[in-house]
Amino acid sequence: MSRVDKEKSVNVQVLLRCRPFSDDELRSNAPQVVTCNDYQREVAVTQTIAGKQIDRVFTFDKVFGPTARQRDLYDQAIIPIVNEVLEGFNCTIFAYGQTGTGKTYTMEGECRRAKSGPEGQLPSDAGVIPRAVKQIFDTLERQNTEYSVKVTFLELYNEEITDLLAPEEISKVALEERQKKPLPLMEDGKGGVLVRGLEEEIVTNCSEIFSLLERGSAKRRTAETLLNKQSSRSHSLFSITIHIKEATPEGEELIKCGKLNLVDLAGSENICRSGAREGRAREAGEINKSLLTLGRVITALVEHLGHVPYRDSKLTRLLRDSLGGRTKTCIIATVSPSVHCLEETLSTLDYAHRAKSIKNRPEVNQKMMKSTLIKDLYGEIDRLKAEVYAAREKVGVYIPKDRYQMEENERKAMADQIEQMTASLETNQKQITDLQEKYDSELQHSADLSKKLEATEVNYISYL
Ligand SMILES: Nc1ncnc2c1ncn2[C@@H]1O[C@H](COP(=O)(O)OP(=O)(O)OP(=O)(O)O)[C@@H](O)[C@H]1O
Repeated sequence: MSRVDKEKSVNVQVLLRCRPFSDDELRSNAPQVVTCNDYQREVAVTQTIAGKQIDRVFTFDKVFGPTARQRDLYDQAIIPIVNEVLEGFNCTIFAYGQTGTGKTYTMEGECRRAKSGPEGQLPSDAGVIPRAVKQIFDTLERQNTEYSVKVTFLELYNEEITDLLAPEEISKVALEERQKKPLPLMEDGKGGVLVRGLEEEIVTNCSEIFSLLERGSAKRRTAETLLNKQSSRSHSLFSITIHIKEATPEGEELIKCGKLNLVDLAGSENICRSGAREGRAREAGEINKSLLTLGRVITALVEHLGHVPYRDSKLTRLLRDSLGGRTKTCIIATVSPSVHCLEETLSTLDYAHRAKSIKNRPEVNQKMMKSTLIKDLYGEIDRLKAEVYAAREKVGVYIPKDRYQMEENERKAMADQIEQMTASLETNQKQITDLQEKYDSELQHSADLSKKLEATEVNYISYL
C-alpha cells in the first residue's frame, strides 16, 4: 500500500467481544440473549417485547464470541495495528463496555503472570498490552536497529490525573496529597496536550514493561482501597512511544516515531447510574463528564456537527487525535451474553455501532533528523536541570522562574478572558433589558393606538 493510500480517511474500526457466562450467571441459569456469528461479523440480541421474540442484529468489523481466545483477538485484530505503530503511525485501542464484561481482561489479561517464559512465551490469557509489548520488542530485535521505547501509565478519576508510574511511596498521606495536587493537563503548543510531570519510563525489554504494568496496576489497586473507589469508575491509559533509527541512502540518520495508546475506559453503566446519585454528584458527575463527553464527541463527529466538544473533558482532550484526528483508532466493545445485562448490552452495541462511522485521517509521523532530536533532548535536559536546581535550593515546592512566569501569564490571560466575557455578558444583558423596555413601550403604544382606533370607530359610526 502506498503512503498516499494510507493517508486517506479511514473509519474507526470497531470490534465486538462477548465474554463467556460467568460462574454467577451459570449458577442463576441466566438465559442467553446474545449470539455471535464470528464469520459473518454479526451479533444478534434476542428481546421479548409484548410476548414477541425480536432479534436485533448488529454488524461490526470483527466479532469475537465467547469461545474466542485472547490470542485469536490479538492475531486477527491487533497485530496489524501494532505493525502500523512500528511504521510510524499513532494508534489507539479503546475498551468500552459495562463493568464486568471483560475490558481489563481484554486489555491486560493476567498481566501478573504475563512475564515471558524461558522460550519467550506468554500465558494464554495475556491480554492486548503484554502481547503488543512482546510484538514490539520481537520486531525491533529482529530488525537489528537502534531504538528506544518509553511508556507512561496514567489513571483518570474524577477528572483528575494520577501517574501510575510515579516512584513515590504509596501511603494514604501521599495519595491524599496527590488527590489535592493532580497532574495538570497543558496545551503543548503544537495542537496537542501534555500531562505535566508525568513519569516517562524508558524500557529496554519485555520484562521491564511487565514490572511497570504490575507496579501501575498495584498502585491502582492500592489507591482503590485507600480512597474507596473502583477501577470500574476510572479510566486508565497506557502509552508506548517507540523511536527507531533509520539511515537514508545519503547516510543521514533519521528517527521514526510511533505511539500506541491503550485505553481501559470506566464501566459504561456509570454514564447513567452515577448521574442518578445526586448526593455524590462530584464523584459521579465527573466520571459522567468524561464518558458523557466521549459520547457527545462521537455524536458530533458522526452527525458532522460543527462543534466537537473535545475540550469539555480530560479524556477527550487527551485522546482528541484518536477521534476524528490523525491517529488510527480501534474500539473493542465488550458485552455479556446474559439476559441480566440486556439493557446495557443493547446500549453498548448502539454506542459502538455509531462509532463505526467516525472517520480519521491517519498520517504517518514526520521523521526527525537525529541531530534535531538530540537538540530537543538537550533542551529538555536543561529544563529538568533548572527544575532540580530550583527544588534543591528552596524548601517546599518550587518551580523555575520562567515556568512560573509562563503559568502566571496563562492564568492572567484566562482571567482577562473571563473579565472580557463578563463585560460582554453585561453589555448583552443591558441590551436585552433595553430591548425589553422598548418592546414593552411599543406594546403599550400599540395598545393605546388600538384604543384610540376603537374610540374613533365608535365616534365615526355614531356620526354616520
Ligand atoms: N473473554 C473472557 N474469557 C474468560 N473470562 C473473561 C473474559 N472476559 C472477562 N472475563 C472474566 O470476567 C471477569 C470480569 O472481567 P473484567 O474485570 O475484565 O471486566 P471489566 O469490564 O474490566 O470490569 P470493570 O469495568 O469493573 O473494570 C473477570 O474475572 C475476567 O477474568
